[in-house]
Amino acid sequence: MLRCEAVGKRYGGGRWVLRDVNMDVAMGDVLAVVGSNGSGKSTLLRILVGLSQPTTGSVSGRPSRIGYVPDRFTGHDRISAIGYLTHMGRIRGLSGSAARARGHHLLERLSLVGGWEAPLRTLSKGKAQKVALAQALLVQPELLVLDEPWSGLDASAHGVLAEFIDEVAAQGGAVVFTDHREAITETHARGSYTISDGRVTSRGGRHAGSRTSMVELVLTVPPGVMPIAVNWSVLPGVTETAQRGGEVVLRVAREHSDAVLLTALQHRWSVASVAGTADERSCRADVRETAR
Ligand SMILES: Nc1ncnc2c1ncn2[C@@H]1O[C@H](COP(=O)(O)OP(=O)(O)OP(=O)(O)O)[C@@H](O)[C@H]1O
Repeated sequence: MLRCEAVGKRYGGGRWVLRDVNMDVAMGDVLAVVGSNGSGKSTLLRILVGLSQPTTGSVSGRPSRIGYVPDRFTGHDRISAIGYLTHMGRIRGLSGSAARARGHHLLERLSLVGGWEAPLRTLSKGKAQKVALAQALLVQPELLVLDEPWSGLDASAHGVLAEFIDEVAAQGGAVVFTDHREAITETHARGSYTISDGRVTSRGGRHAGSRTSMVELVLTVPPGVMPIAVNWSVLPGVTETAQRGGEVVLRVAREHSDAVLLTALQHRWSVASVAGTADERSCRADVRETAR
């Protein structure tokens, strides 16, 4: 786990941009950092990836494979997009042909129309942003850090970016991104932090609207069986418990729902229903998995 402890940052003798930042980024997390212009979002991301040193405090547990998309991507003068990706892939340990193939694949997914062979400096902001994103994904990152990644991307690439984020998290990597729009945060992140006056504050766990947020589990007593009592409220991820007739209704963070279901089945409860806020099909699949 990547951990910032009491991180403070000031440039030269200037004001403190960050103060006493404590932040954990666990594998599989998708976290947003939200703040107004100049609040220190980019500074925090640069510290997370190791490009900038904190003035005070420490960062530990940084993984070795990091993909980083800066807020401004300045391409080298003459090199083409595909040439740049091939070069970057080789630096990251791929063979030339593998790097080129991976670069091709990523640019195709991002629908970079034209410009593959054009000098990077001639690309529009949105096209350059796609190349920046592709370079961050040349090798599957353990930590993907994206500074305002949606800015400049066309609508078709928005969905692809969301897919990339999901893919990194699904493979156990962590994703941290910044944006100043709440809607983006709520759609794409599973947890978020705000920056204001140099302070970074957790806004709690998953958002109600996020694709993988909370799950409602309804447990019943099977006919002819006496279930074993469980103190549901102390189980990890359980945020609400209620009694409804003979049923127990639990609200559980998505990442803990499998464990809670397993506990229920082991204590002879029957699962009446599982409803995810959005990703309902996979929740139902989990019930089948667990019940086997
Ligand atoms: N290399 C630097 N040298 C001096 N000051 C800097 C440097 N980088 C950032 N700053 C200052 O630190 C503060 C925070 O900047 P930062 O870029 O981290 O904010 P931000 O939240 O990402 O802003 P934006 O949303 O506009 O991109 C600003 O006042 C900025 O001027």
